[in-house]
Amino acid sequence: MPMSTRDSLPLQERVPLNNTLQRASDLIILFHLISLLYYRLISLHFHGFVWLLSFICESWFTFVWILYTNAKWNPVTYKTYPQNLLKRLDELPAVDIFVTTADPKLEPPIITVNTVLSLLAVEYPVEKLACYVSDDAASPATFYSLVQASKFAKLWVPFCKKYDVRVRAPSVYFSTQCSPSVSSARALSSDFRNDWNHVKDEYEKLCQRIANACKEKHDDVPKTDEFADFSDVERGNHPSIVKVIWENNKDAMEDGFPHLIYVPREKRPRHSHHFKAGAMNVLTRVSGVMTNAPLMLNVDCDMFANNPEVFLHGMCLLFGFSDEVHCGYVQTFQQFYGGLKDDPFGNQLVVLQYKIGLGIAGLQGPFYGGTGCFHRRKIIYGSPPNLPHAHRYDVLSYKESKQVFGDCRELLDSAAHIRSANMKTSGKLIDLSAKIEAAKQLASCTYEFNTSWGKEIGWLYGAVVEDLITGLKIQSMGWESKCMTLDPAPFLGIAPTGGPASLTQYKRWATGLLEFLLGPYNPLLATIYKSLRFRQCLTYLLINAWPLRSPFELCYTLLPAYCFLTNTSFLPKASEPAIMIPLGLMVIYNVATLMEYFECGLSVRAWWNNQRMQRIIVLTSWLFGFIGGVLKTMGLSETIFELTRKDQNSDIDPRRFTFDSSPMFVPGTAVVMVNVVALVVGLVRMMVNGEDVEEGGGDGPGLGELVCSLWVLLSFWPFVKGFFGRGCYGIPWVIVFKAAVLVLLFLQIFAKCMI
Ligand SMILES: O=c1ccn([C@@H]2O[C@H](COP(=O)(O)OP(=O)(O)O[C@H]3O[C@H](CO)[C@@H](O)[C@H](O)[C@H]3O)[C@@H](O)[C@H]2O)c(=O)[nH]1
Ligand SMILES: [Mn+2]
Repeated sequence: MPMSTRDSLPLQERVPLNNTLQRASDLIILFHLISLLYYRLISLHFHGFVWLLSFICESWFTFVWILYTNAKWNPVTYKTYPQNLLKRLDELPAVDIFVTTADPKLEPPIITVNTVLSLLAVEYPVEKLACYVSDDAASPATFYSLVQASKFAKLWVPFCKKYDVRVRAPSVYFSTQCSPSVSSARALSSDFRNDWNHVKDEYEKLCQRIANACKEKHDDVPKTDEFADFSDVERGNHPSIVKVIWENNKDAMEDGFPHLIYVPREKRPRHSHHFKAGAMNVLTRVSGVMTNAPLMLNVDCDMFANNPEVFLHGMCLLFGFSDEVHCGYVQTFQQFYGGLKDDPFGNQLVVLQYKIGLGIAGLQGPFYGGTGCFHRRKIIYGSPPNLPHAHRYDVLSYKESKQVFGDCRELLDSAAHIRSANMKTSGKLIDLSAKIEAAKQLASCTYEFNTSWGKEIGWLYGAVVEDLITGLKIQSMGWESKCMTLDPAPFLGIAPTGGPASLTQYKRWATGLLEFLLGPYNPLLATIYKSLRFRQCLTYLLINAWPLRSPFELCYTLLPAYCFLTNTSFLPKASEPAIMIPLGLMVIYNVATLMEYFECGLSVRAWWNNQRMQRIIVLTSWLFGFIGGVLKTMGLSETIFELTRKDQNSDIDPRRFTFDSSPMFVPGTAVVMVNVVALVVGLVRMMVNGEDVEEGGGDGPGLGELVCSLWVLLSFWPFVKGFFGRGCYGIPWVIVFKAAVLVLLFLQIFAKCMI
């Protein structure tokens, strides 16, 4: 890329973050963990099985802590200087934008429409952008909404650019911006006021039309030609449809905005469609024959562009380094719009991304997170960086490349162009409509047969975390990646609320992570046989370890209760000096994590919510993800991609934890019941024997066990409340029943030792 060499103005600057305190506290915690293990080892023969069990669990926690410490050790951020890029606007490469949506019920079209509008209005030469929307539901309502949105874009895009609107998703803009007649200096201009009112009116009409279309049933699709393609669409069984909703031709350039293309791929009941990864591969191919931009940006349907300069910042990172190997892709954090205060469901990931995300950014670079990421098309086509031992796809013969990319002449030509490392798209005006037939063929479900799509090239299949394995594959080739953090945030999405939706999302991730670990994309193998760096490998293992944590944590959560039931202990007595180890660990760990929340400007409440949700998630989502992943690996079940709900049911208080009859809630319910029973047994024993808790009859439970048991109950407080809640706020009786059976079983097994 000539940009970085011709002009010496820097595009980016690396800023290492000072984290001496963080390192110190991480090491102190590690020291305590190791002391605890040592203490267990030397006193193992005085105690029995319980200590061995504790030792095993604590060894796992220590291992995970080492992985965390590694990940947090070298945090960096990058400053970007888009103003230095503006002088070279004509040299900027083209970018194809991909938006995926899959279900008009769970992902209401108005959300997708806002995302698309925000992207059409970004600050970037319009003739260099094209926006492709994949619709896995092939929903006429979504199509209709996009057509209407493209009409509205003719007003919206010029409006944003004329008045330098900062948030270009209209729903957010109009809901946060007061009417100009009462605020802002610009309000003085009557032009602005008139335009504002007009655009707002039109936006409201657009919302109304979309809301009406979503209410109608499938067979009420307008009978115009535009919708003829939808006449024989059955959910999950239909041919591919490719529609150019808006073609940006040069004449209309003044008020122009990027091409908009709608792509529901072919679906047949008996063909595996590989969920989002499959959709991304179709978009890659379809855009390959239509606009073939050397760069691609992909976002989920709810992730609107919140910073109009986001593309320019992205380019600064992609082209700001001496060698492109340093920036294979640019990933942004997943940040959320209108997130609930204090993160009651522990899914806003603020501290996780700030601490772990920036830490990983200081190693080989951030994981690919599935949304808000700029990719180089040639890497998606399998090109390695210019490293000596790399396998080269750009020297493939025609026959070979047909085996890799499939049998479509247009695609092969376009891929050859990309792999020749050419950043320039041919200046010719493209006639998109002429490519529709080829595009439909590329979106058919048989196209990938006997090709390398999903295996060697494109988004990879085989785990419901297609993003992570695709990123791992890229980094295994030796590419680095860069993390883009901006203020205001580059993209904002919707975090799920309520118990079931939040836990389902974590369950899918956990299943995917286990499939990932046990599948061919194991990070250890990638380090041994490929170019994934060792410390980067440890960071992948860190998240791979999420689902594996659940059996250990389940066991550890039951230990205090077990001790009360069987009159034993798993911690040193309060009178022994060794109590300082677990006590110190607990205090320092909690203070240190609390400090991390303060550092990110969050409250004590947010900290506690995340602590408690972590405990809940491990014993619900991760446990089921773990089981699902194991079954899938043994070939006993198929995993599916359960979509995250993006609209909110307005009848429900979004802050309160809700339940449904999913078996995921059983273990949490059982844990609460066991702990309550255990505490009662402990209390009764104390009263009968007239003992002090501490003396507890020799080896009996003491203060440590009591604190742990109460801590578990506090962590599972939403479940405790769920016993008394009504409707969706209460635990359904089937769940209580199943949990009770488990508790009885647990008691039965240990009944012998109880008295
Ligand atoms: O068959 C499918 C399933 C999903 N999607 C799209 O995939 C995106 C992500 O789905 P969502 O339900 O929002 O999942 P999240 O848990 O929020 O997604 C995170 O985790 C996923 C991997 O589990 C990544 O793919 C996502 O990019 C990342 O945001 C959405 O745009 C969907 O429309 C499809 O296009 N086809
Ligand atoms: Mn999402």
